[in-house]
Amino acid sequence: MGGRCLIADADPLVRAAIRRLLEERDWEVLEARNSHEAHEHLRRAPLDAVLLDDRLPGVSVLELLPELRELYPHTPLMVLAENASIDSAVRLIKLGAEQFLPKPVELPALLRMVERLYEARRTRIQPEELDPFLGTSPLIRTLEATARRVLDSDRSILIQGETGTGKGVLACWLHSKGPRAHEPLVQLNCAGLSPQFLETELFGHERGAFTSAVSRKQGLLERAHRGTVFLDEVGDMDPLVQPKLLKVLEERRFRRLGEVEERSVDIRLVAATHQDLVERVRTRQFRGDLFFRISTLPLRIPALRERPEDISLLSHTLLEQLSRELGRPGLGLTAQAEAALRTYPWPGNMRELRNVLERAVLLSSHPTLRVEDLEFNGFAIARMLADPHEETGNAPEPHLTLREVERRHITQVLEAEGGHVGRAAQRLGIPRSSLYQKLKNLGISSKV
Ligand SMILES: Nc1ncnc2c1ncn2[C@@H]1O[C@H](COP(=O)(O)OP(=O)(O)OP(=O)(O)O)[C@@H](O)[C@H]1O
Repeated sequence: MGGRCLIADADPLVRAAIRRLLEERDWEVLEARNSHEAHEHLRRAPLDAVLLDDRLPGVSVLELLPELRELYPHTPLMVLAENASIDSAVRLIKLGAEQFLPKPVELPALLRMVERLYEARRTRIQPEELDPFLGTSPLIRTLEATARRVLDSDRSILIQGETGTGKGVLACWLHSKGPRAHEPLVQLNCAGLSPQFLETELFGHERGAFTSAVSRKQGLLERAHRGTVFLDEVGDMDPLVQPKLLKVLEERRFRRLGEVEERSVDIRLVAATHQDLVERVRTRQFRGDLFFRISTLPLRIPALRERPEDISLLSHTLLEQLSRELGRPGLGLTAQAEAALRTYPWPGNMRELRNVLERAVLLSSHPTLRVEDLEFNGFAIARMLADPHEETGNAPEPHLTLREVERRHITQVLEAEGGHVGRAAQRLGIPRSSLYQKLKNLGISSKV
Protein backbone atom coordinates (compact mmCIF):
# COMPACT_ATOMS: atom_id res chain seq x y z
CA MET A 1 0.00 0.00 0.00
CA GLY A 2 1.43 3.36 -1.03
CA GLY A 3 1.22 6.73 0.65
CA ARG A 4 0.31 10.19 -0.63
CA CYS A 5 2.71 11.90 -2.97
CA LEU A 6 2.76 15.42 -4.37
CA ILE A 7 4.34 16.02 -7.78
CA ALA A 8 5.24 19.68 -8.17
CA ASP A 9 6.37 20.21 -11.74
CA ALA A 10 5.25 22.66 -14.41
CA ASP A 11 5.49 20.03 -17.15
CA PRO A 12 2.17 18.12 -17.53
CA LEU A 13 3.92 15.22 -19.26
CA VAL A 14 6.31 14.69 -16.37
CA ARG A 15 3.42 14.85 -13.91
CA ALA A 16 1.34 12.39 -15.94
CA ALA A 17 4.19 9.88 -16.28
CA ILE A 18 4.98 9.93 -12.56
CA ARG A 19 1.29 9.81 -11.66
CA ARG A 20 0.77 6.66 -13.77
CA LEU A 21 3.80 5.01 -12.22
CA LEU A 22 2.82 5.73 -8.63
CA GLU A 23 -0.88 5.02 -9.01
CA GLU A 24 -0.05 1.55 -10.27
CA ARG A 25 1.59 1.00 -6.88
CA ASP A 26 -1.47 2.29 -5.02
CA TRP A 27 -0.13 5.73 -4.23
CA GLU A 28 -2.52 8.63 -4.04
CA VAL A 29 -1.08 11.35 -6.26
CA LEU A 30 -1.56 15.11 -6.07
CA GLU A 31 -0.23 17.60 -8.59
CA ALA A 32 1.03 21.17 -8.38
CA ARG A 33 2.07 23.37 -11.29
CA ASN A 34 3.85 26.00 -9.21
CA SER A 35 5.13 26.69 -5.71
CA HIS A 36 1.87 28.31 -4.66
CA GLU A 37 -0.13 25.17 -5.47
CA ALA A 38 2.50 23.03 -3.75
CA HIS A 39 2.09 25.07 -0.56
CA GLU A 40 -1.67 24.73 -0.77
CA HIS A 41 -1.54 20.91 -0.98
CA LEU A 42 0.98 20.69 1.83
CA ARG A 43 -1.15 22.87 4.05
CA ARG A 44 -4.26 20.79 3.51
CA ALA A 45 -3.13 17.30 4.47
CA PRO A 46 -0.01 15.38 5.45
CA LEU A 47 2.05 13.91 2.61
CA ASP A 48 4.43 10.96 2.53
CA ALA A 49 6.60 12.24 -0.31
CA VAL A 50 7.04 15.45 -2.28
CA LEU A 51 8.75 15.60 -5.67
CA LEU A 52 9.84 19.13 -6.52
CA ASP A 53 11.10 20.28 -9.88
CA ASP A 54 14.09 22.57 -9.32
CA ARG A 55 12.66 25.06 -11.80
CA LEU A 56 9.18 25.18 -10.39
CA PRO A 57 7.47 28.47 -11.31
CA GLY A 58 6.92 30.79 -8.36
CA VAL A 59 9.39 30.87 -5.52
CA SER A 60 12.86 29.48 -6.35
CA VAL A 61 13.48 25.98 -5.05
CA LEU A 62 16.40 27.36 -3.01
CA GLU A 63 13.91 29.43 -1.02
CA LEU A 64 11.12 26.88 -1.09
CA LEU A 65 13.14 23.97 0.36
CA PRO A 66 14.10 25.55 3.71
CA GLU A 67 10.56 26.86 4.08
CA LEU A 68 9.03 23.42 3.52
CA ARG A 69 11.65 21.75 5.67
CA GLU A 70 10.79 24.07 8.52
CA LEU A 71 7.02 23.72 8.11
CA TYR A 72 6.98 19.98 7.42
CA PRO A 73 10.12 18.55 9.03
CA HIS A 74 9.06 14.93 8.58
CA THR A 75 8.00 14.95 4.93
CA PRO A 76 10.60 13.54 2.52
CA LEU A 77 11.37 16.19 -0.10
CA MET A 78 12.95 15.03 -3.34
CA VAL A 79 14.22 17.38 -6.01
CA LEU A 80 14.11 16.61 -9.72
CA ALA A 81 17.11 18.56 -10.92
CA GLU A 82 18.11 19.67 -14.37
CA ASN A 83 21.90 20.00 -14.91
CA ALA A 84 22.68 19.86 -11.21
CA SER A 85 26.36 20.29 -10.39
CA ILE A 86 28.00 18.88 -7.25
CA ASP A 87 27.86 22.35 -5.80
CA SER A 88 24.16 22.82 -6.35
CA ALA A 89 23.39 19.27 -5.20
CA VAL A 90 25.26 19.82 -1.93
CA ARG A 91 23.28 23.03 -1.52
CA LEU A 92 19.95 21.32 -2.21
CA ILE A 93 20.65 18.60 0.32
CA LYS A 94 21.83 21.15 2.84
CA LEU A 95 18.65 23.13 2.38
CA GLY A 96 16.59 20.09 3.26
CA ALA A 97 16.16 17.90 0.17
CA GLU A 98 16.26 14.26 1.15
CA GLN A 99 17.45 13.18 -2.27
CA PHE A 100 17.59 14.46 -5.81
CA LEU A 101 17.18 12.79 -9.18
CA PRO A 102 18.66 14.19 -12.38
CA LYS A 103 16.27 15.02 -15.20
CA PRO A 104 15.20 13.37 -17.47
CA VAL A 105 13.93 11.20 -14.65
CA GLU A 106 14.44 7.45 -14.81
CA LEU A 107 11.07 6.19 -13.64
CA PRO A 108 12.17 2.85 -12.06
CA ALA A 109 14.85 4.70 -10.06
CA LEU A 110 12.29 7.26 -8.94
CA LEU A 111 9.86 4.60 -7.81
CA ARG A 112 12.53 2.77 -5.85
CA MET A 113 13.66 5.96 -4.19
CA VAL A 114 10.17 7.13 -3.22
CA GLU A 115 9.15 3.73 -1.83
CA ARG A 116 12.32 3.11 0.10
CA LEU A 117 12.36 6.58 1.65
CA TYR A 118 8.72 6.07 2.61
CA GLU A 119 9.58 2.81 4.35
CA ALA A 120 12.67 4.29 5.99
CA ARG A 121 10.62 6.96 7.77
CA ARG A 122 9.25 4.30 10.07
CA THR A 123 12.59 3.05 11.26
CA ARG A 124 14.71 6.20 11.10
CA ILE A 125 17.33 6.55 13.82
CA GLN A 126 16.83 9.74 15.82
CA PRO A 127 19.66 12.34 15.98
CA GLU A 128 20.16 11.79 19.71
CA GLU A 129 20.97 8.15 18.99
CA LEU A 130 23.83 9.02 16.63
CA ASP A 131 27.40 8.81 17.86
CA PRO A 132 29.24 12.04 16.97
CA PHE A 133 32.65 10.55 17.74
CA LEU A 134 32.89 7.65 15.32
CA GLY A 135 36.49 6.96 14.41
CA THR A 136 39.91 6.34 15.88
CA SER A 137 41.83 9.36 14.56
CA PRO A 138 43.57 11.53 17.17
CA LEU A 139 41.41 14.49 16.08
CA ILE A 140 38.12 12.75 16.86
CA ARG A 141 39.44 11.16 20.06
CA THR A 142 40.51 14.61 21.32
CA LEU A 143 37.11 16.03 20.42
CA GLU A 144 35.35 13.34 22.43
CA ALA A 145 37.60 13.83 25.44
CA THR A 146 37.03 17.60 25.39
CA ALA A 147 33.27 17.23 24.86
CA ARG A 148 33.00 14.87 27.85
CA ARG A 149 34.92 17.35 30.00
CA VAL A 150 32.53 20.23 29.23
CA LEU A 151 29.35 18.16 29.47
CA ASP A 152 28.39 19.10 33.04
CA SER A 153 29.33 22.76 32.90
CA ASP A 154 26.62 25.39 32.50
CA ARG A 155 28.81 27.62 30.34
CA SER A 156 28.01 28.22 26.67
CA ILE A 157 29.61 25.93 24.15
CA LEU A 158 30.71 26.99 20.69
CA ILE A 159 30.87 24.22 18.08
CA GLN A 160 32.89 25.05 15.00
CA GLY A 161 33.17 22.95 11.89
CA GLU A 162 32.63 23.01 8.16
CA THR A 163 29.23 22.42 6.69
CA GLY A 164 27.86 18.92 7.26
CA THR A 165 30.47 17.85 9.83
CA GLY A 166 27.74 17.01 12.35
CA LYS A 167 27.49 20.14 14.49
CA GLY A 168 23.78 19.51 15.01
CA VAL A 169 24.44 15.88 15.94
CA LEU A 170 27.05 16.98 18.50
CA ALA A 171 24.67 19.60 19.94
CA CYS A 172 22.01 16.87 20.44
CA TRP A 173 24.58 14.64 22.09
CA LEU A 174 25.68 17.41 24.47
CA HIS A 175 22.07 17.95 25.49
CA SER A 176 21.04 14.32 25.79
CA LYS A 177 24.12 13.26 27.77
CA GLY A 178 24.24 16.32 30.01
CA PRO A 179 22.42 17.24 33.24
CA ARG A 180 19.60 18.97 31.32
CA ALA A 181 18.70 15.87 29.30
CA HIS A 182 15.17 15.67 30.69
CA GLU A 183 14.43 19.30 29.90
CA PRO A 184 13.68 20.73 26.44
CA LEU A 185 16.19 21.15 23.62
CA VAL A 186 15.12 24.01 21.37
CA GLN A 187 16.87 24.73 18.08
CA LEU A 188 17.03 27.73 15.77
CA ASN A 189 19.08 28.33 12.65
CA CYS A 190 20.03 32.03 12.59
CA ALA A 191 21.14 32.14 8.95
CA GLY A 192 19.20 34.53 6.76
CA LEU A 193 16.70 35.55 9.46
CA SER A 194 15.69 39.21 9.61
CA PRO A 195 16.37 40.92 12.96
CA GLN A 196 12.66 41.20 13.72
CA PHE A 197 11.91 37.55 12.92
CA LEU A 198 14.92 36.40 14.93
CA GLU A 199 13.92 38.54 17.90
CA THR A 200 10.33 37.34 17.96
CA GLU A 201 11.45 33.74 17.58
CA LEU A 202 13.91 34.04 20.47
CA PHE A 203 12.11 36.36 22.85
CA GLY A 204 8.46 36.12 21.82
CA HIS A 205 6.10 39.09 21.78
CA GLU A 206 3.05 40.53 23.41
CA ARG A 207 -0.19 41.09 21.54
CA GLY A 208 0.00 44.33 19.54
CA ALA A 209 3.81 44.62 19.86
CA PHE A 210 3.87 45.30 16.11
CA THR A 211 1.27 45.38 13.36
CA SER A 212 1.08 41.66 12.66
CA ALA A 213 1.34 40.58 16.32
CA VAL A 214 -2.32 39.63 16.68
CA SER A 215 -1.71 37.29 19.60
CA ARG A 216 0.97 36.71 22.26
CA LYS A 217 3.81 34.43 21.37
CA GLN A 218 6.16 32.56 23.63
CA GLY A 219 9.77 32.72 22.46
CA LEU A 220 12.23 29.85 22.16
CA LEU A 221 14.11 30.98 25.26
CA GLU A 222 11.03 30.52 27.40
CA ARG A 223 10.29 27.16 25.83
CA ALA A 224 13.84 26.07 26.58
CA HIS A 225 13.66 27.06 30.27
CA ARG A 226 15.93 24.73 32.31
CA GLY A 227 17.02 23.10 29.07
CA THR A 228 19.31 23.87 26.12
CA VAL A 229 19.07 26.35 23.27
CA PHE A 230 20.93 25.30 20.14
CA LEU A 231 21.64 28.29 17.90
CA ASP A 232 22.95 27.06 14.57
CA GLU A 233 24.88 29.42 12.26
CA VAL A 234 25.29 31.88 15.12
CA GLY A 235 27.92 33.76 13.06
CA ASP A 236 25.06 34.91 10.81
CA MET A 237 23.06 36.40 13.66
CA ASP A 238 22.02 39.93 12.82
CA PRO A 239 24.17 42.50 14.70
CA LEU A 240 21.02 44.14 16.07
CA VAL A 241 20.07 40.97 17.93
CA GLN A 242 23.55 40.12 19.23
CA PRO A 243 23.52 42.51 22.25
CA LYS A 244 20.15 41.10 23.32
CA LEU A 245 21.50 37.57 23.31
CA LEU A 246 24.52 38.75 25.29
CA LYS A 247 22.23 40.24 27.91
CA VAL A 248 20.37 36.95 28.30
CA LEU A 249 23.64 35.10 28.77
CA GLU A 250 25.01 37.61 31.28
CA GLU A 251 21.93 38.44 33.29
CA ARG A 252 19.65 35.49 32.53
CA ARG A 253 16.90 37.98 31.88
CA PHE A 254 15.06 39.17 28.79
CA ARG A 255 11.91 40.92 27.67
CA ARG A 256 9.28 39.79 25.20
CA LEU A 257 8.77 42.40 22.48
CA GLY A 258 6.22 44.95 23.62
CA GLU A 259 6.54 43.87 27.26
CA VAL A 260 7.63 46.08 30.15
CA GLU A 261 8.47 43.43 32.74
CA GLU A 262 11.60 41.37 32.40
CA ARG A 263 11.45 37.61 32.64
CA SER A 264 14.15 35.39 34.02
CA VAL A 265 15.23 32.27 32.23
CA ASP A 266 17.68 29.44 32.85
CA ILE A 267 19.19 28.07 29.65
CA ARG A 268 22.40 26.53 28.47
CA LEU A 269 23.50 27.83 25.10
CA VAL A 270 25.11 25.59 22.50
CA ALA A 271 26.02 27.70 19.48
CA ALA A 272 27.45 26.46 16.19
CA THR A 273 29.01 28.05 13.16
CA HIS A 274 30.93 27.11 10.05
CA GLN A 275 32.45 30.61 9.92
CA ASP A 276 35.68 31.94 11.33
CA LEU A 277 34.21 34.00 14.15
CA VAL A 278 37.52 35.67 15.01
CA GLU A 279 37.60 37.03 11.48
CA ARG A 280 33.99 38.18 11.77
CA VAL A 281 34.84 39.96 15.00
CA ARG A 282 37.78 41.62 13.24
CA THR A 283 35.52 42.82 10.41
CA ARG A 284 32.91 43.97 12.98
CA GLN A 285 30.19 41.60 11.78
CA PHE A 286 30.19 39.82 15.12
CA ARG A 287 30.46 41.51 18.51
CA GLY A 288 33.68 40.81 20.38
CA ASP A 289 31.94 40.71 23.78
CA LEU A 290 29.43 38.12 22.57
CA PHE A 291 32.22 36.09 21.00
CA PHE A 292 34.14 35.97 24.29
CA ARG A 293 31.00 35.03 26.14
CA ILE A 294 30.10 32.08 23.90
CA SER A 295 33.58 30.81 23.10
CA THR A 296 34.87 29.86 26.54
CA LEU A 297 34.29 26.20 25.72
CA PRO A 298 35.08 25.76 22.03
CA LEU A 299 34.73 22.41 20.27
CA ARG A 300 36.04 22.04 16.74
CA ILE A 301 34.75 19.16 14.61
CA PRO A 302 37.37 18.14 12.04
CA ALA A 303 36.46 17.93 8.36
CA LEU A 304 36.39 14.40 6.92
CA ARG A 305 39.42 15.08 4.74
CA GLU A 306 41.43 15.84 7.90
CA ARG A 307 40.80 12.32 9.17
CA PRO A 308 40.83 10.01 6.17
CA GLU A 309 41.74 7.09 8.44
CA ASP A 310 38.18 7.23 9.85
CA ILE A 311 36.34 7.06 6.54
CA SER A 312 36.14 3.27 6.28
CA LEU A 313 34.66 2.90 9.75
CA LEU A 314 32.26 5.79 9.15
CA SER A 315 31.17 4.37 5.80
CA HIS A 316 30.48 0.92 7.25
CA THR A 317 28.60 2.33 10.23
CA LEU A 318 26.46 4.64 8.10
CA LEU A 319 25.87 1.89 5.55
CA GLU A 320 24.75 -0.45 8.30
CA GLN A 321 22.28 2.18 9.62
CA LEU A 322 21.02 3.11 6.18
CA SER A 323 20.61 -0.41 4.89
CA ARG A 324 18.57 -1.25 7.99
CA GLU A 325 16.44 1.89 7.63
CA LEU A 326 15.90 1.30 3.94
CA GLY A 327 14.98 -2.33 4.32
CA ARG A 328 18.13 -3.82 2.79
CA PRO A 329 20.03 -5.15 5.82
CA GLY A 330 23.43 -6.70 5.37
CA LEU A 331 24.67 -4.56 2.47
CA GLY A 332 28.44 -4.42 2.10
CA LEU A 333 31.07 -2.48 0.15
CA THR A 334 33.65 -3.86 -2.25
CA ALA A 335 37.29 -3.06 -1.48
CA GLN A 336 37.36 -0.76 -4.50
CA ALA A 337 34.27 1.09 -3.34
CA GLU A 338 35.86 1.56 0.05
CA ALA A 339 39.06 2.86 -1.57
CA ALA A 340 37.04 5.32 -3.63
CA LEU A 341 35.27 6.60 -0.53
CA ARG A 342 38.64 7.11 1.16
CA THR A 343 40.01 8.99 -1.84
CA TYR A 344 37.17 11.47 -2.31
CA PRO A 345 37.70 14.80 -0.47
CA TRP A 346 34.10 15.12 0.86
CA PRO A 347 33.49 18.86 0.70
CA GLY A 348 30.02 18.27 2.22
CA ASN A 349 31.50 16.06 5.00
CA MET A 350 29.23 13.62 6.91
CA ARG A 351 26.09 14.89 5.21
CA GLU A 352 27.55 14.17 1.80
CA LEU A 353 28.94 10.77 2.83
CA ARG A 354 25.56 9.80 4.22
CA ASN A 355 23.86 11.02 1.09
CA VAL A 356 26.13 9.20 -1.35
CA LEU A 357 25.64 5.96 0.59
CA GLU A 358 21.90 6.47 0.90
CA ARG A 359 21.64 7.03 -2.81
CA ALA A 360 23.65 3.89 -3.51
CA VAL A 361 21.47 1.83 -1.16
CA LEU A 362 18.34 3.22 -2.81
CA LEU A 363 19.41 2.69 -6.38
CA SER A 364 21.68 -0.33 -6.52
CA SER A 365 20.31 -3.83 -6.57
CA HIS A 366 23.58 -5.61 -5.65
CA PRO A 367 24.15 -7.10 -2.19
CA THR A 368 27.58 -5.46 -2.15
CA LEU A 369 27.86 -1.85 -3.26
CA ARG A 370 30.41 -1.42 -6.02
CA VAL A 371 32.43 1.60 -7.00
CA GLU A 372 30.03 2.14 -9.90
CA ASP A 373 27.14 2.52 -7.43
CA LEU A 374 28.78 5.45 -5.68
CA GLU A 375 27.48 8.30 -7.67
CA PHE A 376 27.28 11.90 -6.70
CA ASN A 377 24.82 13.42 -9.08
CA GLY A 378 26.30 12.56 -12.41
CA PHE A 379 29.79 12.55 -10.95
CA ALA A 380 30.53 8.89 -10.46
CA ILE A 381 33.25 8.30 -7.91
CA ALA A 382 34.31 5.52 -10.24
CA ARG A 383 35.67 8.17 -12.56
CA MET A 384 38.17 9.23 -9.95
CA LEU A 385 39.77 5.86 -10.29
CA ALA A 386 40.90 5.61 -13.88
CA ASP A 387 40.74 1.83 -13.77
CA PRO A 388 37.80 0.79 -11.62
CA HIS A 389 38.94 -2.82 -11.58
CA GLU A 390 42.15 -1.99 -9.90
CA GLU A 391 42.60 -1.65 -6.16
CA THR A 392 43.55 1.87 -5.22
CA GLY A 393 43.60 3.85 -2.03
CA ASN A 394 45.77 6.66 -0.80
CA ALA A 395 48.87 4.75 -1.80
CA PRO A 396 51.06 6.17 -4.56
CA GLU A 397 50.51 4.61 -7.96
CA PRO A 398 53.92 4.29 -9.60
CA HIS A 399 52.56 2.92 -12.88
CA LEU A 400 50.83 6.21 -13.73
CA THR A 401 52.37 8.74 -16.08
CA LEU A 402 52.99 12.23 -14.79
CA ARG A 403 50.30 13.50 -17.14
CA GLU A 404 47.73 11.06 -15.72
CA VAL A 405 48.63 11.97 -12.13
CA GLU A 406 48.25 15.65 -13.00
CA ARG A 407 44.94 15.02 -14.76
CA ARG A 408 43.52 13.09 -11.81
CA HIS A 409 44.69 15.58 -9.25
CA ILE A 410 43.27 18.56 -11.12
CA THR A 411 39.94 16.77 -11.67
CA GLN A 412 39.73 15.93 -7.99
CA VAL A 413 40.49 19.47 -6.81
CA LEU A 414 38.10 20.95 -9.35
CA GLU A 415 35.35 18.62 -8.22
CA ALA A 416 36.04 19.40 -4.58
CA GLU A 417 35.57 23.08 -5.44
CA GLY A 418 32.29 22.39 -7.21
CA GLY A 419 33.70 23.22 -10.65
CA HIS A 420 34.87 26.72 -9.61
CA VAL A 421 38.05 27.25 -11.62
CA GLY A 422 39.23 30.29 -9.63
CA ARG A 423 39.06 28.49 -6.29
CA ALA A 424 40.61 25.33 -7.74
CA ALA A 425 43.51 27.38 -9.14
CA GLN A 426 44.06 28.97 -5.75
CA ARG A 427 44.11 25.57 -4.07
CA LEU A 428 46.54 24.23 -6.67
CA GLY A 429 48.77 27.29 -6.23
CA ILE A 430 48.75 28.31 -9.90
CA PRO A 431 47.27 31.30 -11.75
CA ARG A 432 43.77 30.82 -13.07
CA SER A 433 44.96 31.32 -16.68
CA SER A 434 47.44 28.43 -16.27
CA LEU A 435 44.68 26.20 -14.93
CA TYR A 436 42.49 27.00 -17.95
CA GLN A 437 45.43 26.11 -20.19
CA LYS A 438 45.95 22.82 -18.37
CA LEU A 439 42.23 21.94 -18.49
CA LYS A 440 42.34 22.44 -22.24
CA ASN A 441 45.55 20.45 -22.74
CA LEU A 442 44.45 17.59 -20.52
CA GLY A 443 40.94 17.51 -21.96
CA ILE A 444 39.18 18.15 -18.64
CA SER A 445 35.82 19.87 -18.64
CA SER A 446 35.43 22.52 -15.94
CA LYS A 447 31.74 21.62 -15.69
CA VAL A 448 31.50 18.94 -13.04
N1 LIG B 1 28.01 10.84 13.67
C1 LIG B 1 27.08 10.78 12.73
N2 LIG B 1 26.47 9.60 12.46
C2 LIG B 1 25.51 9.52 11.51
N3 LIG B 1 25.12 10.55 10.74
C3 LIG B 1 25.70 11.74 10.96
C4 LIG B 1 26.71 11.93 11.95
N4 LIG B 1 27.11 13.22 11.92
C5 LIG B 1 26.38 13.82 10.96
N5 LIG B 1 25.54 12.94 10.38
C6 LIG B 1 24.57 13.22 9.33
O1 LIG B 1 25.07 14.27 8.52
C7 LIG B 1 24.07 15.24 8.26
C8 LIG B 1 24.56 16.60 8.72
O2 LIG B 1 24.65 16.65 10.12
P1 LIG B 1 24.46 18.02 10.91
O3 LIG B 1 23.23 18.71 10.43
O4 LIG B 1 24.59 17.73 12.36
O5 LIG B 1 25.73 18.83 10.37
P2 LIG B 1 26.07 20.36 10.55
O6 LIG B 1 27.54 20.46 10.70
O7 LIG B 1 25.22 20.92 11.66
O8 LIG B 1 25.62 20.96 9.17
P3 LIG B 1 25.39 22.53 8.80
O9 LIG B 1 26.74 23.16 8.74
O10 LIG B 1 24.76 22.45 7.47
O11 LIG B 1 24.49 23.09 9.85
C9 LIG B 1 22.81 14.76 8.95
O12 LIG B 1 22.01 14.10 7.99
C10 LIG B 1 23.30 13.77 9.97
O13 LIG B 1 22.35 12.75 10.16
